Amino acid sequence: MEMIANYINGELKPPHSADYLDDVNPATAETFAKIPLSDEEDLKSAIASAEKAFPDWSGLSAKERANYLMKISNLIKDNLEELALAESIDTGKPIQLAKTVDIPRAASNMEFFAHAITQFSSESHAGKDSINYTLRKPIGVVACISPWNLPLYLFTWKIAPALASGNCVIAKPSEITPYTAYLFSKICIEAGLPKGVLNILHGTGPEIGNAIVQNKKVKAISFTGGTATGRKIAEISAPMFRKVSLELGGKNPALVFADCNLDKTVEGLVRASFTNQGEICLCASRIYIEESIYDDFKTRFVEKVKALTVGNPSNQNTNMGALVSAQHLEKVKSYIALAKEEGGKLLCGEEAIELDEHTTKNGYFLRPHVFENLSNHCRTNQEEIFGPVVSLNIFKNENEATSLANESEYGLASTIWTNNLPRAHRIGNQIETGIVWINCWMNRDLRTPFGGMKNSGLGREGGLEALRFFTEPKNICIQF
Ligand SMILES: NC(=O)c1ccc[n+]([C@@H]2O[C@H](COP(=O)([O-])OP(=O)(O)OC[C@H]3O[C@@H](n4cnc5c(N)ncnc54)[C@H](O)[C@@H]3O)[C@@H](O)[C@H]2O)c1
Ligand SMILES: O=C/C=C/C=C(\O)C(=O)O
Repeated sequence: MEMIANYINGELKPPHSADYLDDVNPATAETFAKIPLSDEEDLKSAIASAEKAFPDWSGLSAKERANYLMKISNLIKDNLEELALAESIDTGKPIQLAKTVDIPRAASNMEFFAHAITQFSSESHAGKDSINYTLRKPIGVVACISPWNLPLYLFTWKIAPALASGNCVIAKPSEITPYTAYLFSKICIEAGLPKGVLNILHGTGPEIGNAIVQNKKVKAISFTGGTATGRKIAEISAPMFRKVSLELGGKNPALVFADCNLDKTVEGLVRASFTNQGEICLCASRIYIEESIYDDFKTRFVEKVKALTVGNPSNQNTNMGALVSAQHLEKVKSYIALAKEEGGKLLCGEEAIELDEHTTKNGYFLRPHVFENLSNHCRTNQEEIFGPVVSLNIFKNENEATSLANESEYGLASTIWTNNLPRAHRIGNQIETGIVWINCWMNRDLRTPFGGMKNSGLGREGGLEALRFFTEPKNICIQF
């Protein structure tokens, strides 16, 4: 059995506690690796090594740091097959998805910020008797904490800008899916990343995650995960006046107008609802459809959803694999029961799942569920489920559609499906989400600001926003 190791001061190390947690394959419910349960002692070593590495790392030129990131990016590409297989085994996601989305995006994250840092500039302000210019200095030791749904994708999305801008990093992947972060630490060693620049600590949120957040030597935290965890991190960080970037949950509305291209919309929304088993913070979960096309949309949507293949993640044709854990499966199932109690009518979801010799009946599989007839205020339509469950809802006109979409404590992403361009712009302007996709979903340009409003988070990642987050501006004024 593979024993995952921490990555501290450039070396792979067992945890100080010598305790481990099981790493489980969701398609079989079998343990395939052991996860270190790190503690304060591991954190102390990691912080000491990061502090020691900081003067040299921040003293390199942007180009020199970029070269390391490029080496890492290339090694991710060279190891695509191994990384994709590991990601699929750890998360239950289809291997095809890991091969075409997760791992290529991890390589792109490293490459993007390698380029971005060489193009990063700061402002100058010329006045009548003076000129001001702004320096952007790295902050020091910073932390990156990421979730289980897109493990290497979201881990590198934070680490890349933090390192590119000259910080040294303590990174913690999710204890539910730590394996590709472990492979990533081996890649960093192979790339010759100077020791201490990046330290990866494995373990649970309440233990090592909380220890990282409590530590005053950690000067900034970039976090992606649940809203409740984000709130805790904000509460602990506020008295320290520490910078935090929080990418949290979503309950993302999709607005379907009668003037949309129905074929493309149905196809797009099946993808938006059920990619990665619906375990993406950006997945559509509340679909609002204009009354006149409701029946037509429903028939076509349900037909396509029923045709999705659920099962063995290593089969090339699988559309949906297993949910990430037994606990998460139970949570999603409890929402399905709740939807029924709240008056929801189930349109599909209870068909049999065909398993083969690579999966077992113990695997955490669930077919995609589609409900209708739920009120906008019920818990099913308000709380984040983070699984393969969507609701179909009716609206009568544009104003009602926007109001229904905005009646939510979340504000991450929305999609609008229409061929009426002025309407698309109008709603895009009014809808309360940080990201609006029109006639598409998850079309990502890494230069754009990425993040949510309301309880979906604080701050933005992506492009220059991430480089600004990981640097401290200092203004220098010179009088003529
Ligand atoms: N907005 C986004 O970009 C985005 C992206 C992916 C996932 N998410 C959200 O993440 C959630 C699912 O992920 P999850 O269940 O892994 O979330 P989570 O909040 O339980 O865990 C996220 C990370 O935080 C750590 N953690 C947990 N408790 C902690 C604590 N007290 N102190 C410090 N660290 C702690 C975990 O170990 C993990 O590494 C969903 O709500 C989803 O919407 C948001
Ligand atoms: O589950 C959350 C997905 C987050 C996606 C990104 O952060 C991204 O595409 O940059």
